Amino acid sequence: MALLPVNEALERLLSDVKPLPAETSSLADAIGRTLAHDLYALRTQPPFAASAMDGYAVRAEDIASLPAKLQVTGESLAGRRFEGTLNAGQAVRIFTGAPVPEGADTVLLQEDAIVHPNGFIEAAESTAFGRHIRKAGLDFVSDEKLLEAGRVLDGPALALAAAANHPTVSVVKKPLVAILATGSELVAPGNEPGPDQIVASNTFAIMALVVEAGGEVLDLGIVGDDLAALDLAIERARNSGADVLVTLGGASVGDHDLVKEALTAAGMELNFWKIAMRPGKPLMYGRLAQLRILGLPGNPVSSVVCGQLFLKPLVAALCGADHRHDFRSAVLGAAMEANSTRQDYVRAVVATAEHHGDQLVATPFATQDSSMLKTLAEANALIVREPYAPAAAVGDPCKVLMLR
Ligand SMILES: Nc1nc2c(c(=O)[nH]1)N[C@H]1C(S)=C(S)[C@@H](COP(=O)(O)OP(=O)(O)OC[C@H]3O[C@@H](n4cnc5c(N)ncnc54)[C@H](O)[C@@H]3O)O[C@H]1N2
Ligand code: MOO
Repeated sequence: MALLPVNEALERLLSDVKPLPAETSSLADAIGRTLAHDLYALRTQPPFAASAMDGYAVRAEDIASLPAKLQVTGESLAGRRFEGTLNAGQAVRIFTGAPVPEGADTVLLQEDAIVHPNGFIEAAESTAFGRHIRKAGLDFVSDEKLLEAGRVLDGPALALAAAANHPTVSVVKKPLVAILATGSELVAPGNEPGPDQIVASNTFAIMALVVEAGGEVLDLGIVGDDLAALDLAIERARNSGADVLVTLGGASVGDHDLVKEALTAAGMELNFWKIAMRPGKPLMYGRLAQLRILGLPGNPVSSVVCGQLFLKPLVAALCGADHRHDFRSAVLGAAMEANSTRQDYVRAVVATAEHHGDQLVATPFATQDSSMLKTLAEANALIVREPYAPAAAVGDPCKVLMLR
């Protein structure tokens, strides 16, 4: 059976994904989440003409010719305005953020005022009409659209929502991703593995990818290579309210690779299985009613690379966001052999070349076995090699996918 090209697999995976429904969230809990509806201002900001400096509210014409002496008739503070009106020849002491009194049109900087006894100041500088005053509505006005649906709520967006007097925002529900590790050889970290066992690691890398993409994790633990146990775990995933089930391992063709069989028996509609990618060939995607199922290969690096390429965009799309892989151009720091039929993702360290400006140099690790987590943790990028790419020499251009 011909293997599905990576881009086609990604297209199929994302073709029918719509953002999950909206829910209300406090601002504090909305960090990093996606805005579900356009957000409009509930007020005007600033709501009054406000001083941008500490100084004196004046009439520009009163200090147009120097010397100019003005009588200080009161004070306007941020939070407590001067209630009166400023008349010709008068000044009001004013502080940053305070409302500008009626009758004043300019703020004279404190540094440009000489304080005399008996409540007078003298302007040491003339000041242009309107200087150091923020007009009402300078930032935004009531009912103005401030943020578009789909915006990922970062700090500035949340501060803007707060300034517009929204205590809560309407955000896309966080996708819940259930993660099920499979394999009788696996024990959870901290346990004593039997002589033929290893410690399960993939779950944690996949959890991180889910969280980075805006999802929530439900850890379904580890089940052995046993159909009855798998059936039970799949049932738990279905009843959990998860939007996505990620299975780890058991995706290949061995006698004990039972994940596809168990999912098929449960009614999964298979979309694709096996793609032209290294590592990650046995990737599987299907649906069990509303539950999307991504079957990741067991080899740790295959799991993570598939998670990076497929799970992150899926979770982001369910959040209503667009995950953009960080592809960059680089040159090779070591020669590479010709590639075979599968698109290759090669662990590498990408660094800026000394003496070559911003040029990135990507140096692949010599050994690329898909079980090797240490090189994955050391890598900051994957060199992407097209199927049948010819051998390449040091300095040849290459494409890299940045991981961090
Ligand atoms: N005859 C063939 N054999 C294999 C093929 C093939 O096409 N024909 N494909 C190979 C490729 S490529 C991959 S990738 C692996 C994937 O196999 P599975 O998804 O079935 O993975 P497992 O057999 O369950 O495990 C593979 C390997 O990874 C370890 N593992 C599994 N889960 C975890 C975990 N949660 N944490 C850490 N390590 C895990 C497991 O112990 C195995 O060592 O199949 C090839 N075989
Ligand atoms: O594709 Mo497997 O993921 O080569 O190790």
